Amino acid sequence: MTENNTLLGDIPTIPNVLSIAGSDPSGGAGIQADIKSISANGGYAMAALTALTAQNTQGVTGALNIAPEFVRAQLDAVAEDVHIDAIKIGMLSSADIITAVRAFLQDVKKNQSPAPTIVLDPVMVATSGDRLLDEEAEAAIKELLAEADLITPNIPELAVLSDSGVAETLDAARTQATALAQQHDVLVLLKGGHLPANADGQLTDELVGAEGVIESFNVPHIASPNTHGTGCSLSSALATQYARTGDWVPAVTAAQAWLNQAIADSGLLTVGGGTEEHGPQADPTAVERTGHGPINHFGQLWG
Ligand SMILES: Nc1ncnc2c1ncn2[C@@H]1O[C@H](COP(=O)(O)OP(=O)(O)O)[C@@H](O)[C@H]1O
Ligand SMILES: Cc1ncc(COP(=O)(O)O)c(N)n1
Repeated sequence: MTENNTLLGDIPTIPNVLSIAGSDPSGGAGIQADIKSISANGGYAMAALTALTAQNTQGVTGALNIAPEFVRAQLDAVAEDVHIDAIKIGMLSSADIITAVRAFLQDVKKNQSPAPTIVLDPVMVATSGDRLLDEEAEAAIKELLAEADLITPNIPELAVLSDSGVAETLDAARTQATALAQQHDVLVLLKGGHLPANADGQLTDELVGAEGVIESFNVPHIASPNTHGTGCSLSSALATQYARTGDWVPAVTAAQAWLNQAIADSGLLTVGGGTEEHGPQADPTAVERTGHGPINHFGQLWG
């Protein structure tokens, strides 16, 4: 390691970060996004698959669950050989997979010291609107919340987890998040991406504990359709940044700043909406990209 790497600063140890999530073959969400996000934020990325999806920037056309015993086999193979500093959990498509992951988390917390930090993104619906887990799994995921250190629900997920209506204001979302934090003894990063921007054009995410708001984070709202995988990418960045700093407030600040720039840089990518001629001679504006395109995880590296 060089003394002061220009991209990542002075890192004494590269944290080992494991994503437990589904695959998005188009590379914008799921484990593909997680691996890019962990790498861009300065971690060594590992990934255990829970499901394969068939999806692209337009939507999800299929899903195939991995057998729960094989999810566990992947996790054991990693944990028996590697000290895991942080775990990010994404798509858990069936109740049986959730049960397998829960048992693994309980074991790894006992067997590794210090225990890995666990960030749970309770993924339920893709940005395209397609559901990513069945109803039985929706109930099971509530039982997993207590295993996490931090959960990162968006506004609709917050409503499902709280068994109440979708919050229309930040105040209402904050009340739901505080109740969840109390009930499950977990920190909540309430993501405000589904609420309208405030008068200054900013979105607000809030770190909430059992006593209420710990810190508010304002980020500039970017008028871009390229938000496929923002939730996956943010939770992976958070797990990695926490493993680097050991403190949630700087971890959220760093993860948010990186994500905001990655959305801002997304226009440099030409992914989705058509398979037109592509290459140095092609016109990148030739196609109207109608779906939700990916963010540019490495925009800050590529300059
Ligand atoms: N258009 C946008 N401009 C800037 N930040 C955004 C935008 N959309 C989402 N974000 C940020 O991306 C993260 C995930 O957003 P959100 O849409 O709430 O969750 P999810 O992707 O799980 O649906 C949040 O931190 C949110 O502030
Ligand atoms: C395999 C998989 N996992 C998660 C998401 C959610 O993506 P988002 O980050 O846009 O909410 C997705 N579309 N596909």
